[in-house]
Amino acid sequence: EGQDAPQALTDGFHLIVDALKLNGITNIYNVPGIPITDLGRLAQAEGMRVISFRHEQHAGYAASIAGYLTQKPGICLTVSAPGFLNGLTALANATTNCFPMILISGSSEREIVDLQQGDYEEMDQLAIARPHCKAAYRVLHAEDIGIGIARAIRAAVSGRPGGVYLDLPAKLLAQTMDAEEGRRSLVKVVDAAPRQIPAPDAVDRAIEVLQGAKRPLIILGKGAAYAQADAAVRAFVETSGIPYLPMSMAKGLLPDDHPQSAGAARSLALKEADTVVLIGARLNWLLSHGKGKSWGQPGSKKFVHIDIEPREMDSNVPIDAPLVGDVGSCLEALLARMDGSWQAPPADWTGRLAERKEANIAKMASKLKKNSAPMDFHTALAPLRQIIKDRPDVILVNEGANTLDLARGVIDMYRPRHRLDVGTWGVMGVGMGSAIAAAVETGQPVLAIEGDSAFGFCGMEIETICRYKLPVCVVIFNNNGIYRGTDVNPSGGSDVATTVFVPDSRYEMMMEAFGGTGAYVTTPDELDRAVRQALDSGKPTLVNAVIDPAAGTESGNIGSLNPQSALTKK
Ligand SMILES: Cc1ncc(Cn2c(C)c(CCOP(=O)(O)OP(=O)(O)O)sc2=O)c(N)n1
Ligand SMILES: [Mg+2]
Repeated sequence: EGQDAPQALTDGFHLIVDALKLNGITNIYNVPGIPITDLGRLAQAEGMRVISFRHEQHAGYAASIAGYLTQKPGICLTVSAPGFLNGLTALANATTNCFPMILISGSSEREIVDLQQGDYEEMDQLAIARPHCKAAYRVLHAEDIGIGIARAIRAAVSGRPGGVYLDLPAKLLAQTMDAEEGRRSLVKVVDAAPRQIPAPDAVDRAIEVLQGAKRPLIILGKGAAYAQADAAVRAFVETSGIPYLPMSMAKGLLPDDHPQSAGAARSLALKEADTVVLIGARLNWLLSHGKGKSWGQPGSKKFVHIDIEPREMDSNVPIDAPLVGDVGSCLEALLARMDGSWQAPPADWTGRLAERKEANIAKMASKLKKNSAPMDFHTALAPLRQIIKDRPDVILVNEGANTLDLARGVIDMYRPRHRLDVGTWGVMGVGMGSAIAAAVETGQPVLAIEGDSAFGFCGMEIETICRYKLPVCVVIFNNNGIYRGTDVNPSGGSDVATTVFVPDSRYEMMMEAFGGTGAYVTTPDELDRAVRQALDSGKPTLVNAVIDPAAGTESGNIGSLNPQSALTKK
């Protein structure tokens, strides 16, 4: 009695978990190991959902998609050096795609790394991360954990979202401090992603350009989907009457069968529009940099560009009306000036687009109806197109070359943020991480349509899908190879060609090995039944869909990006 009560302590482990939870972050995507295994255990013990993967790259892809879907930074937690490097690819991909995520990696002690004395998994991770992400921080003292996490959150989601690296040397985790002081050191971030309101004169300039348009076109980018300003996007499209093109992950912002969608008349729309409104869409390689034959006569177009990043303006072509701010604020400002007298675009423009769209849809319909055996891409996509139409809440994940390019055009989307694919960088292997994050963050069923090569980059994560019993149905378009399955070794030697796989691989047995359902299908009807059963069951399922090995084209729609040797005739 009379003894001082033992001082209540906290430590780095607890402060990190408390700081994440204080900021409403509930999920962590990780691969355990020194020095962060106990951090993951503690997070789970404290009620966070901690999803453990088989490879950090896929934990990172999951974290980035969690960020894209929730507007809160997805958290990827890895060990030092090799684990950090595996996660770095996903961090760089998140930054390129403007997905908010934080890569938190354990690291070696500074004093040993800086003297290069050969620590376990020694690496100067902060220096290596910095060029590949939006911001990078290191925390050395327990009392700085609150600020460190707060800075990482704000850097990830404010302005143009992106990847942030947070470096936690092993000794930090076990550092103790007074519990009450520790609690006070935590920071709850206020208004992490403040609205950025466009300047009135910029709005006036944009309205003036729009009023002068005879053949206007709106292009919706995944930035418009990320913004979750869905009502404002719909209102702007429908009030203006302007036809629109959704970029791949912006599909579903308005239903793809919307009368103003010009998706099926993309080439005509891009070529002949005289005024283009970019909304959360960058004029990068996916839009041929706004130049070249697909854009008609150089200088023949005016551009209104809505983007939260001022430096994006004039990145490729001069922008006549830059509108800098968040998508919701910019569209609301434009709508406030578009009173009831707003003139819809001339009927000959919208009429020509509608005509071309109908013709292209009819052409595609005939390809979908064919009953080829073995299936080709179109005959396999036909039942999947119908399934998404019947079940618009299913989240579609898609990657491959032909498997990606053809599914993008064939499968209409009806809900925002329901199509997740390779995005800006065209990275293969994002599929399983994306599917896991979509299922974990939304609870919705997920249909992942994977090229067989793309699946090969991330296939081991189907054990993760089984372990957490996630409602994911993976359909592999198995054409026995990268692009096709028919290439031969030009030397005539015994090795197979560089782009083919074991023919007729039985991928579905992999899913059965982990307790999931496997199906091997060779016709559209079998494919339809297997996928509907999978979605009804909510059970992890892999459907191995046999596709004609000769059906694909090299690099799908982007074969022209391949350099051609003038010396070797292909
Ligand atoms: C990480 C990574 N490695 C390699 C590539 C190159 N690549 C690769 C390897 C693709 C796979 C295409 O084969 P698939 O089986 O997934 O699809 P299809 O056979 O249906 O075309 S598509 C593509 O651009 C890539 N984009 N990303
Ligand atoms: Mg393939």
